[in-house]
Amino acid sequence: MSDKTVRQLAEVVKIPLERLLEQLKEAGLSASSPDDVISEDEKMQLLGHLRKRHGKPEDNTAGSPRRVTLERRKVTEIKQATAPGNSAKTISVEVRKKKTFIKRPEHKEAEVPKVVQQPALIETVAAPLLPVVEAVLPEQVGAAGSEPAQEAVVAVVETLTEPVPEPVVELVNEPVSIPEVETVTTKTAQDKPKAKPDHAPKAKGVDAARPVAAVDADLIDDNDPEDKFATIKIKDDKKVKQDKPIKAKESDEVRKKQQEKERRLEESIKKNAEKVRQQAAAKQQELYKKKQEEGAAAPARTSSGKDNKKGKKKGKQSPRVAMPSENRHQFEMPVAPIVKEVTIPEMIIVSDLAQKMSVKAALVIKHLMKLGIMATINQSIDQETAVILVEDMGHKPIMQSDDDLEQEMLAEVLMEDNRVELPRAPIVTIMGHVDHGKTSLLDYIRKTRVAAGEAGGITQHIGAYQVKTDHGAVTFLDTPGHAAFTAMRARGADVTDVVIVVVAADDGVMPQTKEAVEHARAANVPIIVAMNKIDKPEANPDKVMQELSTINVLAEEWGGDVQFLKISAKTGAGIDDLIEALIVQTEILELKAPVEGAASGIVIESRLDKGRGAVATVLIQKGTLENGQMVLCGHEYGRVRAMFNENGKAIKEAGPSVPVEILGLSGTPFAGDEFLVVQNERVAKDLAKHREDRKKFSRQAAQQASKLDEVFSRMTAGELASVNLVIKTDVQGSLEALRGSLVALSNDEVEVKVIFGGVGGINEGDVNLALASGAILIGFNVRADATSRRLIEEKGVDLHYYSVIYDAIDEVKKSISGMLAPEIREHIVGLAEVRDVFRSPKFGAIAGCMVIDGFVKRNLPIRVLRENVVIFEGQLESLRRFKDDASEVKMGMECGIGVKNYNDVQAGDQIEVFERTEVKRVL
Ligand SMILES: Nc1nc2c(ncn2[C@@H]2O[C@H](COP(=O)(O)OP(=O)(O)OP(=O)(O)O)[C@@H](O)[C@H]2O)c(=O)[nH]1
Repeated sequence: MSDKTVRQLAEVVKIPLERLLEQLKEAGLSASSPDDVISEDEKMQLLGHLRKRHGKPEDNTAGSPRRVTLERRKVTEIKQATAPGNSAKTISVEVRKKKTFIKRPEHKEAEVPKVVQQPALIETVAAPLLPVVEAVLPEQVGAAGSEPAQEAVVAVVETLTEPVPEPVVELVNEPVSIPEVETVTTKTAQDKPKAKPDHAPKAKGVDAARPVAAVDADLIDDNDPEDKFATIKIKDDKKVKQDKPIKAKESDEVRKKQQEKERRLEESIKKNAEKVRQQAAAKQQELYKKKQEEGAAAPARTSSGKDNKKGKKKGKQSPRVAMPSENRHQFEMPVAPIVKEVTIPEMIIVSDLAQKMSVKAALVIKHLMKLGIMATINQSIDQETAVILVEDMGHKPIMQSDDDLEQEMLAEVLMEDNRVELPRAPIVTIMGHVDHGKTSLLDYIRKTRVAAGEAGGITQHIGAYQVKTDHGAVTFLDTPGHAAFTAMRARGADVTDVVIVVVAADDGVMPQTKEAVEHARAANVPIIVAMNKIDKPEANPDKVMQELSTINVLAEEWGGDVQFLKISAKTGAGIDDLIEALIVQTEILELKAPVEGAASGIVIESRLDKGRGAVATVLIQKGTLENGQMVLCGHEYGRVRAMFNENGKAIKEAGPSVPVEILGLSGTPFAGDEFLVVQNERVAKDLAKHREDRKKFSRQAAQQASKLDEVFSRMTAGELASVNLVIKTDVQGSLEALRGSLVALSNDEVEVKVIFGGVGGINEGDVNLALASGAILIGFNVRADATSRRLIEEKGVDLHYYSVIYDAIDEVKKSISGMLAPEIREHIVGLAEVRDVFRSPKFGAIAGCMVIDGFVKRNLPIRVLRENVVIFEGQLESLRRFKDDASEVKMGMECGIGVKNYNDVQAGDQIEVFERTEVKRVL
């Protein structure tokens, strides 16, 4: 190799001239300018220095033999059909081969003098090492002294080769020359042309111009760190086959031996596979025999599913056991109809129903037509129809209510609730007549308790707030009036623990005061009466107590169980006592809730905020809600993006009885909707959709639910035992009259209940109450206001207006009469005497009769009497006059009677024909 200048060398090794100069300087060489010539000795010195710097001995001429290990793993699959009807078995056969080639140093290549080889390596293969290593790992190389460079290189190579899935063939190369050369060659496969021909054998096992990703370098010899660079795994056995040059280097003898070994191995694989196959076939045969023996008593089934009537013919046929050896999957036609259990939700689409029964939709449509229902494939049918249809088609229907379905879905996200319960704050609603001071009371409490505690907070009306007292916290629902209360109840959300009924002491009990009491009672919630405006001189608390006693709200001091407190929302007098009374009431109620675990509760209100999207105020009832959790609110869901308390302060978590405003829902849920934290987003999504769909159906159903004319059908379905009424009248007198007359219509079977009776127009509260209790609204000389009219229309509440009391009574009476189970009366229409009995193989027993009374009608029920004792009740199968079918045979005529499902008719028996009629009952 000729000497080169520094510049030339820098070009060859492809590193910046400055860097090479620096390295030369570090190596203590004299060359300091680009044009200085570097001798071979100097190059060696530089290499020695670099090796030293990378933590390797300068001399690396170990003459260890070169070892090439080929490992091959072959996985083959044998498909084996098992007994008829069973699915095929797959047997995996894995064969592992390992070959090691040892290349002794006596080979020419190994004998190449070190002195000659090394400079060549610097120029050809080692050269690319430097820029690559230094470029890829500047820090490691930069801090050369501290970190062993080879580790870094291994790291690089490992990173580069990560995508390789699984080692198939491993080639271990321990070259005589500098090991890292080969590692680098692996990385810089593109540089291959630069490799000198005399290094080709070494390089081939390694670079073979294959993409870096297909090569995996790994440490295999833990004892020698240098080998980290020399260890390369090659992933593709095919490619290894191409790498024949390596083998070409092997002695012919070794190669032959290897080939022989390979051949033997291949043979043994084949043999093994064959053996496994034979074993499987034998096992299968055995199984089949066993089955045949078992089924010997029962009629054997043929492949066509028919009974083995053609047994003789079959005798000639080869046994079926021969078939499985062909690895064919057998299809067996069912010999009996398959009865499926078909779950039917409240509404089901025709195509879904067909799918559940594994039949074509056209068949379902056909059956529906037979039932007189014209439906399309995408049309949904109700549960009742579906049940009839499923039975008709020979399957077993299982009715599933939407609640069941929802519970099933919820079960996935809900766990058994056996959490420890701790006392919680009571939830209070304030109700009362207009202008009696509800808002003033709420505001006063809020101002004095909340604002004082949270100085600087911006008070927000989020629908509820919590106040701290010396005896614990109290949560107030900040939606005064019974409208919100009943709206929530209408959704089945009884959140309130205590109701404060505000009565202005200067005004006394007013219609809405009574309403408030009725609502609280309907919800079974304890009442505390706050006699407000006590600061006014005309205040008369005694009058309030007295008036309330008339509607059964008795003060404790009067022997009742209701706490009465005198307060002034203006001056604040008595408000502390009121809160204390609340605490006392709470203690009686022993309110508890689990604090730990997933939160659940009720939506108080929701709105769509321009900037923040859907905002919902939820009241936590159980557990603790945390930011970032996935929640399901009615038919909406989402991850809680942020939470705020009533002061607009962002909070991270909220426990039981705490109202909190949450952001992040997909839409605005309804007040009264239940909310819960779900871990599973998919279930949340599915449930939200299911509820949305259900809402559509229930809207239609609700329109039916409380209709006066629906009452009867609901009664017969066993759903109803009472008729609930909400009555509003123009004057108190007519209210009492109506209430009295309507309640008096109750009887043993039906109870008429007046849920609420009041004076004045029908308002939203009345509609909500009617909705919540499934009541019928009656307006006597009063009308519904605009808001309630909208609600009535939307919810389909049954509203009736009357102006004559008797009309109202009559209509309710009629409806209740309809609810009374009709009376069934029987009437004997004819009697025939059996004179003789003929038996025919086609028709069974035919009784030759003489009609001795009335007439015999073909489709009427009959009884067979023997000596005036009923021995059979059923229907006629046939009625004939001579040879013709007859629909009716009159007295004095002879006829032939066939009794359905009864063949034991004897001469002398009588056949009684009767008729059943339903007689409506009236009150
Ligand atoms: N003197 C006196 N006036 C009061 C008191 N409480 C409320 N008021 C006054 O009564 C009026 C009605 O009070 P609100 O708090 O608006 O009554 P409300 O029951 O919320 O009325 P609606 O919201 O219309 O149902 C207001 O003018 C209050 O200032 C009180 O304790 N003393």
